[in-house]
Amino acid sequence: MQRVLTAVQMREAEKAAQEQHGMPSGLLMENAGRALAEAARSLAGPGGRFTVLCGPGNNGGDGLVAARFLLEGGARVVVSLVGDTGKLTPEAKRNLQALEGFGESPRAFEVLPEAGPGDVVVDALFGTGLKRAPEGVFADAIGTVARWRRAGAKVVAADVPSGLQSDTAEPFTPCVEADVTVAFGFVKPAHELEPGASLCGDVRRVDIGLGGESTRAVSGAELFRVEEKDARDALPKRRADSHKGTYGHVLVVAGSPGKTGAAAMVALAALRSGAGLVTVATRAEALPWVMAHSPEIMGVALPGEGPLGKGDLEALKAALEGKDALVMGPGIPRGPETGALIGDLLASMEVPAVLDADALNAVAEDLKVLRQAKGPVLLTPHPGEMARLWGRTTKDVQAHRVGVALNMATSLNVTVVLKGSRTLIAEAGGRVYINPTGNAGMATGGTGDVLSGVCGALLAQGIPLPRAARTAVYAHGLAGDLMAQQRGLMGLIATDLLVGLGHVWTRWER
Ligand SMILES: NC(=O)C1=CN([C@@H]2O[C@H](COP(=O)(O)OP(=O)(O)OC[C@H]3O[C@@H](n4cnc5c(N)ncnc54)[C@H](O)[C@@H]3O)[C@@H](O)[C@H]2O)[C@H](O)CC1
Ligand SMILES: [K+]
Repeated sequence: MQRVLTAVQMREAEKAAQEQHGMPSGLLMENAGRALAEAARSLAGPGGRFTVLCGPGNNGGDGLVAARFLLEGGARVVVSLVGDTGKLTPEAKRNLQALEGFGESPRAFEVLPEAGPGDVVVDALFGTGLKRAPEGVFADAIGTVARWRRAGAKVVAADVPSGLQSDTAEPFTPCVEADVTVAFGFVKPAHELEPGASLCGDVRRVDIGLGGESTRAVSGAELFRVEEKDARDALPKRRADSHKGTYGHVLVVAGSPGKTGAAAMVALAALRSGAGLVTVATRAEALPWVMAHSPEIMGVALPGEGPLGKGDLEALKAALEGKDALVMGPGIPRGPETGALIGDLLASMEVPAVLDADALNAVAEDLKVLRQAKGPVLLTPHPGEMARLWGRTTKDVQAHRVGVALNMATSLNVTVVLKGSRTLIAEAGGRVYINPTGNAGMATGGTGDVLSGVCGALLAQGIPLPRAARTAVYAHGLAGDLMAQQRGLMGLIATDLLVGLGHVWTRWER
């Protein structure tokens, strides 16, 4: 599992590497600079010139080391120290002297030659130590980097594009936009969360000697990136002597007149994700429309009519008999009692429950009902639904995605999937996973219904909740990525994901 570290955690890891493993501090910078030089070299055209812009801290030091390696390799290199060179850190100062030993003295930023096609600009102004918006000569330098990039030069960022806040993935203005970002030791939130991730370009994580050992020393929230191998390895092997009962029975409580498609998409996604059996429970008038979508879908009519309320509890408990997972919410007829009904239902069941869409809006009125749950609970809000659960605006949610998801998960002892670009999976135990798959083509009605069906199917097959959520989110996004190649971002629709999921499972079953 790929860890994602904050700036403080990076410094703790660096300290641990030096104190516990005798890693000389200069060696970390040496390794970082060498990797930076290699990345820069990979982007240069024949005879291209390297312009290395160094800031006053260790990020600048990385740049000075990279410049030396590039010079050693016979490249044309110009270096500029931007800002108050008196403030150079000891490491950076040492590398400045080493560079001058190579006969290359840094030039004033203002007299640097223009960069263009075939050239490479190395952005080593700021890394994880950026504290405020770049101003003055730093802002000018960032503006010049943007101009050179528009003129055709490639930009390689050391550790983090300068101007981008490493921990929050929020850019100041101005901020470098890079073609490649070399992440030293560990990826940071800026590499994995939007809008930072898009400003980084291709993120290349490199080891610089901080080894896994030293991360034991780091404290704070545990942030990780979901890797394909981890997602895939959670899937149960299909034994020859298995039968449909082996793979669980999902109960889908979804749909209402005019929203029967939502229930069908949940059910079909569950079937397409390996569930042995799927039953949809919905009002009698909606049921035939749901079942008509596919002969594999079984149905139970919920007596009565109108919004789901306490009067539906007994029928739902009966429908839950013999089931291995519940998915509730997409398209349900919601009313004032629906939240309380969900609480009572959760209190009466042990199997895992996925709450999505209008089930989330129902419990948003009184989150305490979730505390009655006896079994594991997974919430799958999009930012708007999270805003209602949290009682703040969607903008607030998007500005604090990791914190909001983590707080909701730990305070309610549930797993939270906060959808959106780079969906987050937050666990009650304090770990947050960032999902790298998925694309803007999935911003279309029903994709959330499909995700909740995939979650329900994996849970019904006995995969423990946090892992099932990570695998479902990763597979759902990968299905979208594979299908966007055929349908286009514009043309992709939710039911395409049902086809895409087949491509994912065949890829993972190999
Ligand atoms: N931690 C590690 O394992 C390694 C880190 N390396 C590199 O070091 C940087 C972090 O270096 P640091 O000295 O902490 O800060 P920066 O170089 O990122 O920032 C420069 C310096 O500038 C000051 N500053 C911050 N904001 C502004 C601003 N807006 N205007 C002017 N000055 C500002 C502040 O004082 C900073 O200290 C990390 O990213 C890696 O690239 C090692 O080289 C490898 C191991
Ligand atoms: K940088």
